[in-house]
Amino acid sequence: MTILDKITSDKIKEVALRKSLIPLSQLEQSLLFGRQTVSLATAVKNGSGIIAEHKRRSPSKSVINHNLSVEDVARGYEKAGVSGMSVLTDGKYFGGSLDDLILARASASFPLLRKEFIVDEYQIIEAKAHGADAILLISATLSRKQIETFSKLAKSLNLDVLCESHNEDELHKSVMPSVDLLGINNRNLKTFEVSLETSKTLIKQIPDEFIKVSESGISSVEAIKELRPHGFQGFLIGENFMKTDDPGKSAKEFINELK
Ligand SMILES: O=C(O)c1ccccc1NCC(=O)[C@H](O)[C@H](O)COP(=O)(O)O
Repeated sequence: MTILDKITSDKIKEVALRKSLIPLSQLEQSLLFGRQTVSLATAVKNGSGIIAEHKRRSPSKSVINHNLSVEDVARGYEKAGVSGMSVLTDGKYFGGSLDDLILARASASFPLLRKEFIVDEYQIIEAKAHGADAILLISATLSRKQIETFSKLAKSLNLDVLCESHNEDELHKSVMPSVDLLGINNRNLKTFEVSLETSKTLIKQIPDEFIKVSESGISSVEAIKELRPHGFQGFLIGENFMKTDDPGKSAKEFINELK
């Protein structure tokens, strides 16, 4: 069993428990559920393109940074001029929570991506009810039918959809009109190996109409300068900012160097 299989099977059990504790009707009555969302796709297209992540730890890195307040990180990222923030909400493997999403929402008005292992429509309603503007779908763990159902539900709630792939089969499964941004994950989620070559190779298969995002293992401005000519407009960056004492300041310096 790969780590991704393990995360997915744990997530299915976790979501069943959450569903039994908080009914959908309660989520749909939350104040944030009625909030007008802002488009991550538009922000990426028109801005710096950087989607900066809040990430305390991960299966490939047991400790990144546990000493920061998510509110400070959100405020810092917004001030730095990033196009949006990715908030990891998985607890068991990443040390995140839905509270992080609410706190980020309360601290900033830029687009927020709920970074989660989505296995059920319930999590999309949760995303909206906790202040997200966009959701992530991981093609490796979903069928084409699930990607279609989940992305159509998200669009009906005015949430943008970023669907990520790591190989050709996953990418072909993700190409559909209800997806806004297509992400190429440079990290193999089975082996944790990282290579920007994955982005450069797979982008050739992405139709023009999609916003293209390169994800993971981006640790320098040079990497962005290398990826942009291939057609990437979005860059999802976690550890490179989060490993510092002040992720907002690091993001600001990074964006200034890009100009
Ligand atoms: O980061 C991991 O180790 C990981 C392991 C298993 C599933 C997902 C994982 N990461 C999620 C992500 O997509 C990254 O956090 C994101 O792309 C940022 O990556 P990085 O800039 O390398 O922190």
